[in-house]
Amino acid sequence: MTDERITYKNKNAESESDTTEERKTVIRIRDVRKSFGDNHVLNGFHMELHEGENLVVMGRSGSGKSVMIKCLVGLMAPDSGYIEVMGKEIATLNRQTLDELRSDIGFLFQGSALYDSMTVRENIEFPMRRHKEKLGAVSDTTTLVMEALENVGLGHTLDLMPAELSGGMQRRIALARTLILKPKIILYDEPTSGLDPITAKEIIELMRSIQIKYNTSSLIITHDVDCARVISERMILLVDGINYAEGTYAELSASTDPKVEAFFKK
Ligand SMILES: Nc1ncnc2c1ncn2[C@@H]1O[C@H](COP(=O)(O)OP(=O)(O)OP(=O)(O)O)[C@@H](O)[C@H]1O
Repeated sequence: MTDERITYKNKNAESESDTTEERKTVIRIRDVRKSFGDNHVLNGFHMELHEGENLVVMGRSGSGKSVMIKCLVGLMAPDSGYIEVMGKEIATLNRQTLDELRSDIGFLFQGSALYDSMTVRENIEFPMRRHKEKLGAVSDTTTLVMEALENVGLGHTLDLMPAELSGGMQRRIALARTLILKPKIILYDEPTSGLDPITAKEIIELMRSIQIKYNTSSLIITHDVDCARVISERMILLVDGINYAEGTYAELSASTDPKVEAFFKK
């Protein structure tokens, strides 16, 4: 089978060396394959995320984006291929090491997933309990919680319940909860889904300012072309289980390849 991947800029998509990139590679996925019976979801997917980078992965519904993320964080084992996060090969890690590694990865999933019965403060404190080793003994969590809340512009919501907040505010709180562990990598799964265009734009701006402030590396899974345009430094289009096309928004949106064009048609 011929390899029909389209790569702009870095022609050597499968380069083994970091020297071709100025920035350190924090996630490396090589030739990952995953099938469910006859459903071949990932067919040799490659991806690299570099330190401080905003990488957007776009794919149609059911193209395997969630499967890829699950393999990346060790929630699902690929059939074959290699996955490394911050220098550690996921397949070789025991539960404890995997847990430690996950504390350096922030997740912002679809729908925010705040605990309805907990206040904003309790929601944000929640991951601190789980990752005590990382944060050390914290006698007063208020300063840390307030710092995280102020970073998302919601310092006044400390004692409110999620039901008292708008969808956009809930998404911000979820981001504050992610930031409290000072993650090195943030995985965003559809960060703007279900939000009106103005709120979506605010969330995108917030993601950008957080990326600059914390120098996090961000992997953003989205269908939202506007989100990709504003936030991505580089994009990967996941088609037929492979990284079908790779490049900047400007490069990909100017492509005349029919499968690439399909992503940018309004
Ligand atoms: N645990 C599983 N068992 C069987 N099939 C699965 C499993 N998880 C995912 N799949 C299948 O893998 C394919 C890709 O699913 P995935 O959830 O990764 O898509 P997606 O790109 O994230 O879609 P969406 O954008 O709609 O969230 C689908 O056909 C799905 O049915």
